[in-house]
Amino acid sequence: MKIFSADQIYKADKSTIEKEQISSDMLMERAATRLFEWIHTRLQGAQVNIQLFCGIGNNGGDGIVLARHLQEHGYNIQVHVVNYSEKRSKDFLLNLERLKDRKIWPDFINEDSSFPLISPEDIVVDAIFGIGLSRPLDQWVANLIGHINASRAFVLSVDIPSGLPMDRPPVSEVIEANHVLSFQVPKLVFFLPQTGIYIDQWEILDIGLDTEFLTHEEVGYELIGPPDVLPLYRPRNKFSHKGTYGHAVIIGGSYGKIGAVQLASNACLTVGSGLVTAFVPKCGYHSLQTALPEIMVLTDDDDENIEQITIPFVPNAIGIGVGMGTSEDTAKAFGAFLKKQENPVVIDADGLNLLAKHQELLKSVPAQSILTPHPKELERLIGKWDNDFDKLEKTKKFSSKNDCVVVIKGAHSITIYKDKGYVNSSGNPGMATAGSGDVLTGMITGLLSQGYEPLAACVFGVYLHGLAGDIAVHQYGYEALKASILVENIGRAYQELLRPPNRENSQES
Ligand SMILES: NC(=O)C1=CN([C@@H]2O[C@H](COP(=O)(O)OP(=O)(O)OC[C@H]3O[C@@H](n4cnc5c(N)ncnc54)[C@H](OP(=O)(O)O)[C@@H]3O)[C@@H](O)[C@H]2O)[C@@H](O)CC1
Ligand SMILES: Nc1ncnc2c1ncn2[C@@H]1O[C@H](COP(=O)(O)OP(=O)(O)O)[C@@H](O)[C@H]1O
Ligand SMILES: [K+]
Repeated sequence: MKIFSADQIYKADKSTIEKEQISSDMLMERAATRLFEWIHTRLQGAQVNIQLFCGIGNNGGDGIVLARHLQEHGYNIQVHVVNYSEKRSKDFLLNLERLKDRKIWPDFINEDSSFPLISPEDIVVDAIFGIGLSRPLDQWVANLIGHINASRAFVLSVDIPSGLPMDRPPVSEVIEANHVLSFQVPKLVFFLPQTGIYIDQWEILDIGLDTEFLTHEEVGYELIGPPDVLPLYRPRNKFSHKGTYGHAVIIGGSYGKIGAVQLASNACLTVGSGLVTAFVPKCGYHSLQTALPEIMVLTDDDDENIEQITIPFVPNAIGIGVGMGTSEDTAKAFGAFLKKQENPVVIDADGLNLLAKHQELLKSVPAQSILTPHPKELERLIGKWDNDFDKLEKTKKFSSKNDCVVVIKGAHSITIYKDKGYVNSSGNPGMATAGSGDVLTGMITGLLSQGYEPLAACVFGVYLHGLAGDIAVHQYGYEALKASILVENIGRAYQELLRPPNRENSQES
C-alpha cells in the first residue's frame, strides 16, 4: 500500500474534486460520515460523554461535521473549537454554521480560556490539527494537548494525532492517540520509532479519493502487507529437486558465538534453500553437526576465528557476518572474500561492523548486495543522523551510492533500495530477543538461493520473518519468544500467507 506525503494527499484531494465534480465540503462530509459510521458501529448509541476538540482548518471541519452526525443520532456531545488562528478554512466555517443551525453552540478555547474538565470515562475526538500542521504550536495549544493526554480518556484522533508533523519529528506536545482513523492512506510517521510512539492503533478509512491518481502517483515509501508480498512468492515446481532451490552458505561464528550460525543456517534451510553449508571456525564443527543434521559444515583452519574463507564450490547465495567477530585476521579474510564475489551477498552483524571500520571494502561489495543493520550498525556505517527522516534520506543516499539493498531493522523494518523504502507491517516486540536478526539473515540468504531477486528476497523475507513472530507469539507470549521459535514457525508463516481467502468471507458464498 502506498504511503503518500502531505502534498500528494492534497493533490489526490484536488484531483478527486475535479474528476467527480464535487465541492470540497462534500469530500469533508464523506470523510466525516466514515468517522461517524466507525464510531456508531462500536458505540451503538451508548450514552458516553464524547468531547470533540476541533481546530479551525479542515481537520477541525471534519470534527465539526462528525459532531453534527453524532448529535443527530442522540449522542451526548460537547464541542470545543480550539481557536488557534483567525485563518479559518472555508469548509470549517460552512460546517460551523450548519452546526449552529442545529442549535449546537461550541465553546471557543482561546489563549486565556480555562480548559474543560475531561473525565477518564469520556471519549475525546482529536480534530485539532491534521496533515496541515506546519510550525511549532503556541504554548497554550501545547498545554491543551498536555491536558488531553493527562486525562486518561480514550483518545480517537482524526487523520493523524494533533501536533505530529508529516515530515519531521515534533518539537512540542503531541496527542497520544489510542486510535487513529486515517483517511485513505497510512502516514509514514505511524511507522518510525520517534513518531510512532504517539499511536497505539491506526486504521484506514476509505473516503473514495481518485483511484487513478492513487494508482499512478510515484511514492517514496510503501507499506508492505500480504497483497504486496504474495506476488513475490515463487511457487515450488512438482518436478523440482534440491538443486532447483540452490546451495546456500552461511559464513560466520567465533568462539562462544556459534549459535548465531546455527540459527541462520537453520532458518536458511527452513525457508526453503535446497542445500545449506555453514562455514565456521573449527570450534563450531561438533555443535553444528549435532544440532543440525541436514546442514553440511566446512571449517576454517583456525579453532576460534575465521581467518581464511575457502569454499570449494560456487554457492547460489552467501550470508556472511553473524557471530563472526571483528579481529584483524577476520577482517583480512572478509576483505579477500568480498573481492572474489561476483553475485550479491547478504552481509549482517560483524560483517557490517567490519565494513564500517574498513570503509574501503565497500567498493568490493558486489552490486545489489543486501546489508541488514540494526540502528547501531547502521550508524556505524552511514554516520549519525539528526532524526528518523534524516536517517531514511541518508540510507537512501548510501544505497544509491553503493548499489546495495539496506534493511533497517526495528519494530517496522524498512528495506531501502535507492530512492524507495518498503515499510514492513508484520512482527511484534517479542522479536526483540537475541538471535532474531540472525534468523532474518538466514531467511534472506535462503530466499536468494531459491532465485528471489535481492530486493524481493528482503521485502518477502522481512515480512515472513515478522509473520513467523506473530504466529509464535500466540503460543509463547512476548517474553518467552526466542529466535529458535521463529525458525520453527517459518513453515506456518508460509501457510498463513498462502492460505486461500476464507470462503465464508468471499463474495460467492
Ligand atoms: N486532503 C484530503 O484528502 C482530505 C482532508 N481532510 C482533512 O483535512 C485535513 C487537513 O486540513 P488543513 O489543510 O486545513 O490543515 P489542518 O491540519 O486542519 O491545520 C489547519 C491550519 O492550521 C495552520 N497551522 C499549521 N500549523 C499551525 C500551528 N502550529 N499553529 C497554528 N496554526 C497552524 C495551517 O494554516 P497556515 O496558517 O499555515 O496557512 C493549517 O492549514 C486533513 O488532515 C483531514 O483531516 C478531509 O476533510 C477531507 C479529505
Ligand atoms: N519491537 C519489535 N517489533 C518487531 N520486530 C522487532 C522488534 N524488535 C526487534 N525486531 C526484529 O528482530 C530482529 C532483531 O535483529 P538484531 O537486532 O540484529 O538481533 P540479533 O543481533 O540479536 O540477531 C530484526 O529483524 C528486527 O526487525
Ligand atoms: K487530528
